Amino acid sequence: MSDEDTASILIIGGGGVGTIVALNLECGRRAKVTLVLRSNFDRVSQDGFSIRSVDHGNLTGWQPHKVVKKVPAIVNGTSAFDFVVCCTKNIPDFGPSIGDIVQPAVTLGQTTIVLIQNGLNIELPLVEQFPQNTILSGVSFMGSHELEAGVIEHDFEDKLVVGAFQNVSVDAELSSAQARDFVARYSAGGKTVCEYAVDANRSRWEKLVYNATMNPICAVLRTDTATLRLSNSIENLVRPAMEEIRAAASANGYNLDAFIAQRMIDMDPMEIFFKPSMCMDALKGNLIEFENLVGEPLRAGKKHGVAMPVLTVIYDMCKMLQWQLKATREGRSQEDMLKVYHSSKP
Ligand SMILES: NC(=O)C1=CN([C@@H]2O[C@H](COP(=O)(O)OP(=O)(O)OC[C@H]3O[C@@H](n4cnc5c(N)ncnc54)[C@H](OP(=O)(O)O)[C@@H]3O)[C@@H](O)[C@H]2O)C=CC1
Ligand SMILES: CC(C)(CO)C(=O)C(=O)O
Repeated sequence: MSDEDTASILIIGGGGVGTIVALNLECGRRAKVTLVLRSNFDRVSQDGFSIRSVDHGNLTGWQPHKVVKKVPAIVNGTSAFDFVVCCTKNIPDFGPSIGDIVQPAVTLGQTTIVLIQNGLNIELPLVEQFPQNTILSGVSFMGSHELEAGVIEHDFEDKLVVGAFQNVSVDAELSSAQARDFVARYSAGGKTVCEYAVDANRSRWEKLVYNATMNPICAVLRTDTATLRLSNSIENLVRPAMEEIRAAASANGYNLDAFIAQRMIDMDPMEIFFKPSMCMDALKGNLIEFENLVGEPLRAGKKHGVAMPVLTVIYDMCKMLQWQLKATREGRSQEDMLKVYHSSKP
């Protein structure tokens, strides 16, 4: 643990987002960051990160306070960290769960867990596993990708919205104070915008207008948001899907303004032919976060009787894409797949 002014922070996942989160926290000098790396550990521990950042400039050989290969376990019942921040992709249809990833470093009832990840309902499994810990939501609006191991391209300015998720056994005032404390530490460097939100889920629903539509459509087509606009695919596909998310948000108590779809359509400068993170995953052969970005808002809307025909099709296309990505990763042949298919039939 740390003195009051410098928190000890563990960040799990040093890809596009985790690396910039680490850099930003360290540059404010109110956090000492330990970063857990996986595939890029060897490269980064030897040469550091190469970063081109719209907020922080060009850096070579950059490392946080410490990089480690696995999540450090608690010693004598106490975590060495005030905050454990998870910046991995969140893929509940493929293990391990986020709860199991963070668990070794979490002291029950003490460590604050921060989820800087896209999607809806991502806190629910953690609330069940850690009913006495504060769990914070971080909705990030940065655009940042790892081009190759240790090479980060950060091209949209970092903006982070932080709020406390509801956790039945945690005092709401305490968790909101912890959210504000994280905001202060994240803002300390003065290079980014970090805001506190009273309701953690409002910003999640707002962001889903983009993430539930642009992300999967670009991933399925392996294309960018400028191409969707240039090919006139907005009116019949993107906008109706965005309006379905707006209707689902409203049915769940979040009224989003009437212009939000247009703002999200116009958000990416055309010139950069921007590929959302889910598209980057499909291109890299990584699994996609479709359950939290598409499945959860779809189920939340349908539960309230909202008609969501476009999102239903997008969801099914994602399911097929995920199946293909899994089959390729596992090296399954067409023959093997047919065998499994026939053997599973009654
Ligand atoms: N990229 C963006 O611009 C934005 C992304 N987001 C959200 O932020 C989250 C992170 O996305 P992003 O940074 O793009 O993802 P990346 O795929 O770039 O990075 C994720 C990192 O987590 C690592 N990782 C995964 N599992 C573990 C584990 N068990 N232990 C240690 N490391 C692990 C991965 O390692 P490995 O390489 O070995 O797989 C990878 O380095 C997602 O929820 C995304 O939707 C939100 C806003 C913008
Ligand atoms: C909207 C965007 C591009 C970043 O803010 C994103 O969330 C993503 O690529 O998944």
